[in-house]
Amino acid sequence: MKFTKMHGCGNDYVYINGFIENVSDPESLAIKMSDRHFGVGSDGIVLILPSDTSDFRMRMFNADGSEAEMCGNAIRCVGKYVYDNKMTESKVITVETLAGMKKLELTVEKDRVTYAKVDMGEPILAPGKIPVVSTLEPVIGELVVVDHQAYALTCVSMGNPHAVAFVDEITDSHVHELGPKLEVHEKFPQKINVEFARIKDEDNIEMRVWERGSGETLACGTGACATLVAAVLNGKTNRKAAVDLIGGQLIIEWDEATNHVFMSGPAVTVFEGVW
Ligand SMILES: N[C@H](CCC[C@H](N)C(=O)O)C(=O)O
Repeated sequence: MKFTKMHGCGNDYVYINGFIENVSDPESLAIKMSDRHFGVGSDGIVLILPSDTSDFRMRMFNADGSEAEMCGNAIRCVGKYVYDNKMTESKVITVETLAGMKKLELTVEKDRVTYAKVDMGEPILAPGKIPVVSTLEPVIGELVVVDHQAYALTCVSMGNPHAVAFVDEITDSHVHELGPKLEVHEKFPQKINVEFARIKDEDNIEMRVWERGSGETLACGTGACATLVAAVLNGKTNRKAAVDLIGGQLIIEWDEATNHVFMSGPAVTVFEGVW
């Protein structure tokens, strides 16, 4: 089976062209291919498929085999994959996801996509739809207790669930110790992605993430969107900000007129292989 290794800000996935390859058990395949010692090594796998409603369809599976509703870094790479492989000639495409149809604007240099702007749709703020066990709406400053200490979290869904903690300094302890405990906390019925964010100024945020189903990744597109929305809800930034991640930078804007969140960032092909 042919595959293409790609990344968005270092959030790397194995991309499989479902127009050509038939994947019968993507959950098991994701676990095997994601292993960084016995497999290809990635944060998960992404299937690119035909769609009845959009130009293409995307299914994304975390390294633990769980399927996620949406993946921001991956959808930019899907745009790059279909354009670079001449599956479309359009620089504006739509992709069907479990979080609905997303529209992409592709930036092309020397006949290759280098960058993409994605309309990520509206943030979901109702606790029952994130989901999080909370009586707040929006869920701002929800206190979640871990190891006898309470943490104030702002929870937002971009189709997939996120909990954002604002800290003065982001530490490995936050990401590697608190992150996994919050991921599976009983307040989150479908588990959760956990972002730790430091506000640099009203236009710039630093963020690290412990992802549901994959652990720490170098970047999280939906997480960057959730973090910007949380920062605006908490009065910490403007509605457009740069989010600096370990693997790179994303520009996120929560448009007031449409209530849609827009994510802009790079997409990179690393290598092609056969499994
Ligand atoms: N781990 C996430 C999916 C990947 C999201 C992230 N890699 C992104 O770029 O949005 C979840 O289970 O919801």
